[in-house]
Amino acid sequence: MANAVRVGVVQMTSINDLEANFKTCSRLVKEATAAGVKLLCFPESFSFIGTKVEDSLKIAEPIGGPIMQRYCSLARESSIWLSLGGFQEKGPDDAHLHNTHLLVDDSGKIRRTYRKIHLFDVDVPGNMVYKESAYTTAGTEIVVENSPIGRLGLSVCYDLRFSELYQLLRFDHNAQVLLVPSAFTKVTGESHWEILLRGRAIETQCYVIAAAQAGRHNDKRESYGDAIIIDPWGTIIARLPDRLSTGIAIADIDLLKIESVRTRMPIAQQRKFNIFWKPTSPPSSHI
Ligand SMILES: O=C(O)CNC(=O)[C@H](CS)NC(=O)CCC(=O)C(=O)O
Repeated sequence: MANAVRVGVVQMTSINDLEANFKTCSRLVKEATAAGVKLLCFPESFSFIGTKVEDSLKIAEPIGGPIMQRYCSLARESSIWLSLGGFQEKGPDDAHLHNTHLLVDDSGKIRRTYRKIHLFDVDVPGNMVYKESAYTTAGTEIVVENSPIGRLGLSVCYDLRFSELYQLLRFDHNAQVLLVPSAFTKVTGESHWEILLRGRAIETQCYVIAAAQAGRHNDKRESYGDAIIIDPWGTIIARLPDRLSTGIAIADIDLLKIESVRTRMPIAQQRKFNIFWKPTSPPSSHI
């Protein structure tokens, strides 16, 4: 495929040890570059998953701090683009961080940062009550960036459930590849993960790259590991062999395939925004 660019998606089990997680990430970057990968996508909380909220607040740092500098060096040394989803960025005060997705280019430069817009305040059936907003300040901006892999649309984890974000990424901002780094819970992931991701790919006619945390991080927390790459037709083109292993899955992004799907089924031109609500002016909310 002349127009294809190779990408990789990571599945890993981050813990409350910055050094150990960095070692895992470095190993996976080496594996990816050896396979010719140009962009490697890491999951939410790749660098750290604490056992309690205070741990995450403690290690949070401004963009460009020492933790991120190491990841930028890794990108530069290996000449690879990195999608670093769900980084603990220091927030507006000591009690809050931003859950930030950084895009680092192959010279180690931070190209863009996206702060998670939708926070996970959910009572997960049979599991636990999450209240991400208690320690996280939500972002408000939609972020896209051009890259050798195409025009990338950034998001994080729980954002996946809010299709209007992806509608805007595709139809207002011309995204071609959607990045969804995640740490889905085991319970919600088993029921919803694959179908949500394939839905987003099909309705936006974009590639979707969804990195995942997997398995047990500590005695309270377990993630649904299914790192996956989906093409603009909704076909799964790469995934890890099982729900627990650490590793990468690889696929080729072919921008011509996007064009072909979009030309044959021209939903961008067939939308009836004059009849339905425009995503930029939402309907009044209902419970
Ligand atoms: O707090 C951290 O360490 C990092 N953040 C997360 O893991 C976040 C908030 S707790 N998790 C999700 O968004 C899961 C979404 C999900 O599972 C679903 O939509 O079903």
